[in-house]
Amino acid sequence: MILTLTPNPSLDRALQVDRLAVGEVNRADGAWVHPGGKGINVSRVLMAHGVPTLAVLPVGGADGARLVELLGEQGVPALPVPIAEDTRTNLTLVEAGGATTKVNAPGPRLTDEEGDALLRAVEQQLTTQPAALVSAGSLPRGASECFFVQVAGLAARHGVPFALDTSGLPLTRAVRSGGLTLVKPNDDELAELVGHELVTVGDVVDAAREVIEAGTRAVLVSLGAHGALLVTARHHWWAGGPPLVPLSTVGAGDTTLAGFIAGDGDSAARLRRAVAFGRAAVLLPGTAVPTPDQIDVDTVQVVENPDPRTALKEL
Ligand SMILES: Nc1ncnc2c1ncn2[C@@H]1O[C@H](COP(=O)(O)OP(=O)(O)O)[C@@H](O)[C@H]1O
Ligand SMILES: O=P(O)(O)OC[C@H]1O[C@](O)(COP(=O)(O)O)[C@@H](O)[C@@H]1O
Repeated sequence: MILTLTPNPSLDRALQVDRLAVGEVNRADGAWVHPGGKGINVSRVLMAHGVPTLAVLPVGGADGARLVELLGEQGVPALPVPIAEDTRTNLTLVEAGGATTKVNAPGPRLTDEEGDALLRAVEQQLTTQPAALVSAGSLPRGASECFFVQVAGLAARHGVPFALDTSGLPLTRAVRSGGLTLVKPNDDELAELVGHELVTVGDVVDAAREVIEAGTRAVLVSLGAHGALLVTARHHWWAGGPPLVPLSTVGAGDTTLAGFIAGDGDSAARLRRAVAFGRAAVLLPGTAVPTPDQIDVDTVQVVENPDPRTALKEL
């Protein structure tokens, strides 16, 4: 079983508009609502691929109840931890040409007691020895910037591999503290972490190795249309495929991470599967989850130790 923890889940609402006119009334042609938040998306993808999972999440108010209901409808096992304030709604506006505008709400304010209850729920599940713990997304207001450091400590105490996908200060804190099995930033998040622009493969590898030296086993760097790089202490691999026309890139990173941890294989095979999952995700609307028949691993090419001088945009 793969345990996921989403500290700041959301109801993801998507609206399709012909062309977004900022500052004017826009009328949508279509509307969708999906259960959202990065760890939850990982659980949704794992479930769709027959991998047992449990999603731990704080839940408050009517939107929180709706989120749990949607997870139930999709057959995703969830462990809701009650909180006083309302679960957030995140909004995605998709234009006919494919341009996507996202507005993510800050989320509810968690009290110290609620933050502790969330950690206790995770620790209780860790005692059942899940194959891995994945924690992902932003932190709700009130949560300590060291929240993921605490989560990593719990995973280490129970000997459970821990994968983290977050950004900003919570990512910096967790990386500096170490004890992470996998970190999944995109190239912008990794650039922010190391404090400089990343232009070439070598830039990404060097930045990922800074993370590894601080106490992380491997770094999976997603590069949007340019595929992804997997970096370990001694090796790096790139995987990508032919250009495609995305319908919605929301949730592509989460689906990529789910693909990486969804099964066995060596590093190259797991990276290849991760990129195939990400590519399948962008061909679907909103944060719809790809099914096994939509994953095309054969079109994804893997290159071991690609030339560090290659520009990312040439991949
Ligand atoms: N425009 C695109 N064309 C092809 N694949 C894409 C595109 N955008 C994303 N992907 C796929 O989805 C993965 C994750 O996308 P990315 O934007 O890097 O993640 P995040 O959502 O975390 O920012 C990429 O590694 C790639 O496989
Ligand atoms: O916690 P954050 O950083 O606000 O992100 C939450 C949002 O990210 C998503 O998980 C999508 O993630 P990505 O597009 O970054 O892969 C949405 O479901 C959700 O609205």
